[in-house]
Amino acid sequence: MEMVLGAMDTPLWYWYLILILSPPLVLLLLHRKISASKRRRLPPGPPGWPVFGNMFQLGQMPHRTLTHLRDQYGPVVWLKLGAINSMAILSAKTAADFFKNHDLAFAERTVTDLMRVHNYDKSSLALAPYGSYWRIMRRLVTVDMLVAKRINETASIRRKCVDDMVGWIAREASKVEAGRGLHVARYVFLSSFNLLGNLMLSRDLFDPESNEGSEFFSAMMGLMEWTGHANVVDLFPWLRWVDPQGLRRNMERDMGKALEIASKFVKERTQQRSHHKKQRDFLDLLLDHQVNGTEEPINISDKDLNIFILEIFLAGSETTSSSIEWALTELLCNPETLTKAKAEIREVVGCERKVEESDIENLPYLKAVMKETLRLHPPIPLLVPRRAIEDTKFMGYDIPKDTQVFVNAWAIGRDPDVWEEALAFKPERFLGSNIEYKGYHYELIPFGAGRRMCAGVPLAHRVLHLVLASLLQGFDWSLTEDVTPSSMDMKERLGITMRKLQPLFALPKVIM
Ligand code: HEM
Repeated sequence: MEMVLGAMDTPLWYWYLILILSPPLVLLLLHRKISASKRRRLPPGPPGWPVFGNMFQLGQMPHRTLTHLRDQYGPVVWLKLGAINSMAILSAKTAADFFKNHDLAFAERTVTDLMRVHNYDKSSLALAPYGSYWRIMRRLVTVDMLVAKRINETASIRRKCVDDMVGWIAREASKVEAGRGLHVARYVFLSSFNLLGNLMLSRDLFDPESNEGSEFFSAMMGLMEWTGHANVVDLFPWLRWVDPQGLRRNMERDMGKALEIASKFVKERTQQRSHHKKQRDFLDLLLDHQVNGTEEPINISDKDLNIFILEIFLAGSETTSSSIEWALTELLCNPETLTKAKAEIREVVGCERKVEESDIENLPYLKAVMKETLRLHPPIPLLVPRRAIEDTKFMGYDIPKDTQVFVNAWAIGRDPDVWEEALAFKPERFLGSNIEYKGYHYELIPFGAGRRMCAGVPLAHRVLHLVLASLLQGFDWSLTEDVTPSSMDMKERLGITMRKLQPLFALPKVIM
């Protein structure tokens, strides 16, 4: 209202002056912007379309497309995705420079539209700006929840969940037909889901032998489904209100449901805390921090707590099951490696007892199999995109603030400059080598590196090895009649993780 009155008071000559001056002013500003961007030295990259930039060139498998671009443009490639400046890092050498020398400058995340639903991004650890909230939440995970002593205390929980999985598979084994096989990843996923449910909330959240899927499980499956879709709104934010793919609507519904259930779990716990006699779980640690965490000026709200619960499921369940699916696929396609891995378990552990987490360090071949799997099939091939906090000089290029960065762990794992026979599955390459996936060896970064590296590595490390070793110790696996190692379809499908496009169906024969 005030604006309208103000406009009526303004003399007419003023508006003439604005009308005459504005086109040259706009041109001048445009010219300055163009010459500034000309002065800026950007990395090379494929030419793009007006408005759309390179978005149509990336295709369904952006990690593969970007790897091909390396041949033409080198290891750092510049792209425009709609309005978003983007940079891709495609070799181990450039990744080393990025993480060693520029980690802080790129320590923020890009937040996608779906991650803003129910203000998820405001409470998320994985998307938090690099600041005190992130520091506190990260410390809670890496120190309070996953420090070696704490992890050791929860070994029995993982044991139980893996035993459950082996039991489910054993019961199915006799029923599985030679032509169909068993959908391995489904069982691993359910067991990982329950494992996280037990570590966090001391409860199983799914029973695969009951037809009633839990509501929480279904809502979380929805969340994972929608997050895995490429969303056109991220490239053209003005389409947000149209929501052309309906993703936001679906996400609102499923995330709303999951948050509602998570908040019920939390409420139940706060009411029964004095009677809660079991081992203290992640939720107890968070609630303790809510009351006692005074060292920095940040409190964890109930909403933060609920979102934290969702985030741990999102981060830890599909990543684990797709890694195991790829590992078993590679072993079945390379039978000599399967024989070696089984022989090692038989020698070190024997048949009288079950393989334990404490055996992992004595199973070098099994560890090599897991590294080789994660080298060729990193579950999050482009990591979680970083974002430049400020204008930054990187490898002689001028990278503008807010540029999003894809570090292509998939391309790096296949970088022919660092890996001999890069495309072959050869666990032996890791025997006698000191290469680990802990963020110091930039040629193997399935968990990322630097400040924003995966916070769950110590847990993932144990779970991956325990699950794979238990599957190998408990069963003789073979391919279904219609598949041979050479005909196995190794194509990928990119969703929230990079899964096998055709799920692995294999035949288990119980051995103990
Ligand atoms: C095979 C299993 C897993 C893989 C391959 C994996 C991979 C990753 C990757 C690539 C990132 C981004 C790293 C970066 O930006 O440099 C990440 C971040 C993260 N992961 Fe994992 N992850 C796994 C399991 C887990 C588990 C079990 C948990 C939780 C207990 C977890 C919690 C997180 C969190 C909280 C972040 C965000 C860290 C931050 O932004 O500071 N992850 N993960």
